[in-house]
Parts: sequence; C-alpha cells; structure tokens
Amino acid sequence: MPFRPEPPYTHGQPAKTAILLCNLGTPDEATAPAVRRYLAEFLGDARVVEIPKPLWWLILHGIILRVRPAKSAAKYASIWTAEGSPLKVWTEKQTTLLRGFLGEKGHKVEVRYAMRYGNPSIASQLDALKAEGATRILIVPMYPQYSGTTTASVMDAVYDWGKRVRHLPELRFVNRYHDDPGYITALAASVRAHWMAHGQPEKLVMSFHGVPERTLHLGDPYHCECHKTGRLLAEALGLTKDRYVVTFQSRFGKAKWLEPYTEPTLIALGQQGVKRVDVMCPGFTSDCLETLEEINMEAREAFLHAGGEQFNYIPCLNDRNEWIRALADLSEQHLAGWPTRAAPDEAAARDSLARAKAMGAVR
Ligand SMILES: C=CC1=C(C)c2cc3[nH]c(cc4nc(cc5[nH]c(cc1n2)c(C)c5CCC(=O)O)C(CCC(=O)O)=C4C)c(C)c3C=C
Ligand SMILES: [Fe+2]
Ligand SMILES: [Fe+2]
Repeated sequence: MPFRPEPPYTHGQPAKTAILLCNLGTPDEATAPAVRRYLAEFLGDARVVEIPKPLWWLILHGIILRVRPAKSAAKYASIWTAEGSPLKVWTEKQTTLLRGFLGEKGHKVEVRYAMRYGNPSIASQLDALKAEGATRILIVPMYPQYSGTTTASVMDAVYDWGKRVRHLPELRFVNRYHDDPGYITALAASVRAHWMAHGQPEKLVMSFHGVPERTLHLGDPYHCECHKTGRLLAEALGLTKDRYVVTFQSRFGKAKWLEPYTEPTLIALGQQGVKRVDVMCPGFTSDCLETLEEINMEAREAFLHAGGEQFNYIPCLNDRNEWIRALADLSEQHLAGWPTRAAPDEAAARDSLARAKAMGAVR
C-alpha cells in the first residue's frame, strides 16, 4: 500500500501525548448482518484462530458465518441498551472519565478509544490522533491479562497502521496489568461493595474468558496471569483457597480450552449442595455479551437448575472510580520518563515550511 501524503512540516514541534484505549469490539447493531461482519473480522484474525487458513476459511465462511450470526444476534439483542452495545458504552464512558481524571491532575493528554474489530477501528483512531498532532501515543489494551489472542492482536493492528505512515509518532504499549495494585484494589472494592449489600457467598467464582489449552503449552502467559489475578484478589479479600475458584468461560469450537470451565463448575457446585455463589469476571474490564448473557443469564440458570439457590453476579469494573484511578496511574507510569522535546525550533520550522511551500506541498 502506498504511503499517503502527510503534512510536510512536523519536526521540531512540541511533543503532544495521547492515550488510545483499545478494546475488543462489538457489532454495530444486534442484527445478523452486523454480527456477521464483526465475526468475519474477529474470527478471520490468525491470532484468534490458529487453524491453517485454507481449512479455516472453509469452516468460517462455509459454516460458522452462515449459522452463528443469527444465534449471536439474538443474544446481543437480549443485552443491547438504548445507547448501543454495553461493551462500547462502557469503553466510551471509561475514555471520557480517564480524560477528565488526567485533566484534573494537570496532564495535557488526549484520550480516545478504538476497537480491534468493528468501529471505531484502531487505524481510524490513530489517523485521527496523528491529524491532531499527536507525537507520542500510549496504547492501552483493555485486557489486564496478556494473551497472544487479544493483546498481541491489538499490537498487530497498530503495527499494520504504522506500515503505511511516513512520519510515525513515538509509540508505547502496555502489555499487561494483571497484578497491578490499582487494578486489584479496584476489583476488591467492587466485591466488598457487593458484600456490604448482600453479605458473603459460600464461593466466589472468578470467571475469565478462556483460550485454547494448546496456547498455554505454546507459551502464552494468559493462564498464569489469570491465576495470579485470582490469587492477588483473594488475598486482598482475605479469602482462603476453599472460598474461591478460578474458572474459564466462553469456549469456542471443539478443541480443549483452559479448564475448569465456568458453567460445568457452577453445575457441580450446585449439585454438591453449595447454595450461594457470587460470580465475577475480573478479566473483562467492561460488561459485555460474555458477562451479561453468558454468565448472568445462562450460567445463572445452570446453577439454579443444579440445586443452587442464590446466584449473584458482581458487575465488571466499568466506570468504577477506583478503576479509572487505576487506569490513570497505569498511564502515568507508562508515560513517565518519556522525554518531551524542548521548545520548538522556530528557525527550522520556518525554513522547512518555506521549502515545503516552494515545492507546492503546502499552501
Ligand atoms: C477478555 C479477553 C478475551 C479473550 C482472551 C478472548 C479470546 C477469544 N474469544 C474468542 C471467540 C469469541 N469471543 C467473543 C466475544 C467476546 N470475547 C471477549 C474477550 C476475549 N476474547 C469479549 C469482551 C467479548 C464480547 C464482545 C461483545 O460484543 O460484547 C465472541 C462473539 C460472541 C459470540 O458470537 O458468541 C466470539 C466468537 C476466541 C476464539 C478467543 C481465543 C482464541
Ligand atoms: Fe472472546
Ligand atoms: Fe459466549
């Protein structure tokens, strides 16, 4: 792809910092065509499904994209809000709150969000930031636990954008924050607030999104990072090992995924006589289809059918104050030590601009 024209004079300008929060993405509408478009992009990503392309393309386009969109669209319809998909609504809100939070602390930082799949795309938001003069961009994936399937895929999208940009901004990435004290504190505060209102359960189920088990054997740190989050959260809450369990949800396809699976664990707990569970999804920074429908509807029903009596869902971090503060602290830590250039070099700027004008590149 050819490089596109860019403003000729950009050196010597003062550093302008921006933060791009990157989430997974969600369909534009809760309809089968919109879900098909979204799933085609998502499941067409070789980071997400590692089956060799010719075979996977046959399965994806021949079966999955014909069958799944209608079923998934009905599920999306059950959680859709007046403002749109919860994932997008929360991500948007987090962006606004983080911008305000950093502004109040005196930081001149633009904050935007992008979606890895669907809209607004990572490329479109990076284009917009560059057009606004951003010279340093911190990429913050909204995934606390690093996985090749998610975090690395955000990086791919950023690098792909960079391949067609002549004058690249400086880039920094946050790889992980599964053990960040602010993130753990925010999770613990959300559980404590829930317990204040409802008392404590027999078991706290911490359900993380699953990934194929083979990714663990191939070196993906995701499984270990989920367990570390679980352990740190349990420690913060003073829970002994018998009071909580880390599980994995959202299995996709026939392969073995990380175990124990969430729903079968809840069924087993119900059958063993556990009457009350609290379920939370610490790996999801906003509520979405996988938490609101799969956990709070489907898994709830499975537990209650298996003999359980009380199923409490603890919402994701969403717009919690402690979480926005954690995001602000995390951003500050990653922005620290990033040198700002001294005052712009006025002479160089005039000279460069005059040359650009002489060449007819700018008017
Ligand atoms: C939180 C981290 C996530 C990981 C890791 C992850 C891996 C992963 N996901 C799929 C397949 C699907 N996931 C779907 C929805 C979905 N996944 C995440 C997050 C992670 N996925 C979120 C936040 C959501 C919800 C999006 C929303 O719009 O609310 C879906 C689509 C829904 C459906 O059709 O059921 C699929 C499919 C794979 C294969 C995978 C790793 C290999
Ligand atoms: Fe997923
Ligand atoms: Fe699901």
